Amino acid sequence: MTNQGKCAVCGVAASQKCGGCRNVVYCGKEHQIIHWKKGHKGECKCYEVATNDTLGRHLRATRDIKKGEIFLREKPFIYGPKVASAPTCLGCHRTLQAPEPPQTNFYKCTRCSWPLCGPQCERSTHHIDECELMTARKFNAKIDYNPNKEQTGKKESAYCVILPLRCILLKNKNPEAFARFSQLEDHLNERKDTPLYKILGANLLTFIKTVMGFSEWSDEDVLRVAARLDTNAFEVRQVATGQKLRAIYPNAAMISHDCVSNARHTFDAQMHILFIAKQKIAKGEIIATSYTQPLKCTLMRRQHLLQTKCFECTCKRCSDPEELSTFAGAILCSKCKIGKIISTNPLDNAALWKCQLCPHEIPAKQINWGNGAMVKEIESLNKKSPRVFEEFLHRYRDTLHEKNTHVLQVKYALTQLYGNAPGFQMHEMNDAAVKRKVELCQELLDIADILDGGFSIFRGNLLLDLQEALVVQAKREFEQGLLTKTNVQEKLAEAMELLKEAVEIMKLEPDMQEVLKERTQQLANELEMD
Ligand SMILES: C[S@@+](CC[C@H](N)C(=O)[O-])C[C@H]1O[C@@H](n2cnc3c(N)ncnc32)[C@H](O)[C@@H]1O
Repeated sequence: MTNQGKCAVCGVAASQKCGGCRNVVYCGKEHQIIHWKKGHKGECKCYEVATNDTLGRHLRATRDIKKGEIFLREKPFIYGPKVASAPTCLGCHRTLQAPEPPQTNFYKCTRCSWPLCGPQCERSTHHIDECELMTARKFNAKIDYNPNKEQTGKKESAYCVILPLRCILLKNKNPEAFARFSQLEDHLNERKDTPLYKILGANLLTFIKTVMGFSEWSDEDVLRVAARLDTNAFEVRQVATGQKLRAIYPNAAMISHDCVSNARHTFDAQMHILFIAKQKIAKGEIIATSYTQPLKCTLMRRQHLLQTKCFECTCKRCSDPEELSTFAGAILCSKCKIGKIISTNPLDNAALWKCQLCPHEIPAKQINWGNGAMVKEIESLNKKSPRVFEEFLHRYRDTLHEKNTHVLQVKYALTQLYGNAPGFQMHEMNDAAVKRKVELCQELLDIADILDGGFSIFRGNLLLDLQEALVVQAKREFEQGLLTKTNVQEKLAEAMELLKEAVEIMKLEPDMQEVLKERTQQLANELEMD
C-alpha cells in the first residue's frame, strides 16, 4: 500500500491521483510512468474480488465509479468458435465466404482439413497447436461447402470441440494459464444430467479422449472444461466481421448477476471486453451485470438463469411479486376483471398465482404454459408489419397487464418498426403513427428507468427513436400552424438533448457510430435552418 499524500515513487508530498484506481498519488507524469512500468499496471483497479454465500466470488467497487465510466478493460484469455457455428476460419475466426469459381469447396488446411480462409491462416497462433495434434492423430475435419446450407445460415455442430480442445491444450502449453482457467466456477454437478451434457458426453468425450488421445483425462475433467466455458464465457461479436465467438475474460467472469444491473459490457476492435457503469456505483457496492434480458418477467428470467448459469436468482426484483411495481409478470383477472394476478412467492417457480383483489387462483404451470405460448405467438408475427404487432396488443388487452413482459416486448418491437418497416419509414408515416412512436418510446423509457436504466443500450435505442420521432412531429406541427417558430426550435433543442445523451451512451458501440453521426448532423442542420 502506498502512503496517501506522498508520491508512490519518490515519497515527496504529492497530489496528482492515478486516474484509474485513484489510490496512489504522484509528484508528476514521469513518476507515474515509472510506477506504471514497475508494476502498478497490474494492480491499478477500481474493484476487488469479494466472496459471499449467495454470489460466490463477485466484484465490488473500491472507489466511487462514475456513471458512464469504463472501469474494466480486459483482453481475451482464450477464444474460439461457438458451440454451433457457421463455417469459420480457425486461424482468423472470420465466417468463411462461398468459394470463388472454379473452386467448389472451402480452402482446407493442408494438414488437418479444417476449412480456413487460405494458406495464410494455416500457421495462425490460434490454430497451430490444435492443427499439429489433429494431424498427428490423423484426424480430418469434414466440413464442406454446401450452397443450400450456407444460404440458410445453417450451423455446424462440429465446432463444439474446438474451444474445449484449446483449453485442454493449455495444460501443457501454459500450465499457469490452465491453472487460472481451472479456478473458474463450472456447475458440472448441476449440468451433467441435462440432455445437452448427455449429447456433449457422447461427442466431446469421444473426440478428446479417443480421437485426440487424452485418455488420461477423466470424463468428469473433460466435461468440466465445457462446463467452465458454459458458466463463464462471453459471446463476442467481432467488430470487423460481425462474427460471433466465445471468449473467456477471467476478471470479467467474476462479475455477478443482478436483474437490475449497474454495469454492462461491450467489445472493442481488438476483442477487449469493456465494462461500463450504467449508473454511479458507490465505493463498496457490488458491481453487477445482467446475464439475462431485463424485459423478461421473473418466472422467465429465473428459469433462464437456472438453465444457463445454474443458480436461483434472489435479487430485489426477483423477490418482489410486483417486480418493482412494473407488474412485468402480471396477467389480468378473468373473474373480477380489475385485479392483477401475481405470484404468491416469486422465489418459488412452482408457487400459486393469485388475484390481488379476488380469490381467483392459477397454478404456476398454467402461467408457464401461457408464457411459452405468448413467446411462440410473438415469434410468429410478421416482423415487417406494425399492424400485426398492434393487433397482438389489442387481442390481449383484457388478458395481459399493460406492462406485462410480452406487451413490453411487442411495444419495443413497435418502436423499431415505426420508422423502419416497409411503408412505415419516418416520412411515410401519418401523424397518428408518429404520435404512437413518441408515446411508446416515452412509456418504455419510464420502464427502462426502473429495470434497465442509465447507460443501457435499451435506453440508448429508445432515446434515438424518440428524438427522431419528435423532430418529425415538431416539423409537421409547425407546417400545420400548430406550433410557432419558437416552439419548434424549443422542440428541436429538446430532441438535440436526447440525441446527445444517446450519443454518450452509444459512443463505444462501433455499429452505431455512423447513424449517430448522421443524426447529429441532420439535427444540427435543422436547428440552424431558419
Ligand atoms: C460468471 S460466474 C461469476 C463468478 C462466480 N461467482 C465464481 O465464484 O466463480 C457465474 C456464477 O456466479 C454465481 N452467481 C452470479 N450471480 C449470482 C446471483 N445473483 N445469485 C446467485 N449466484 C450468482 C452463479 O453460480 C453463476 O453460475
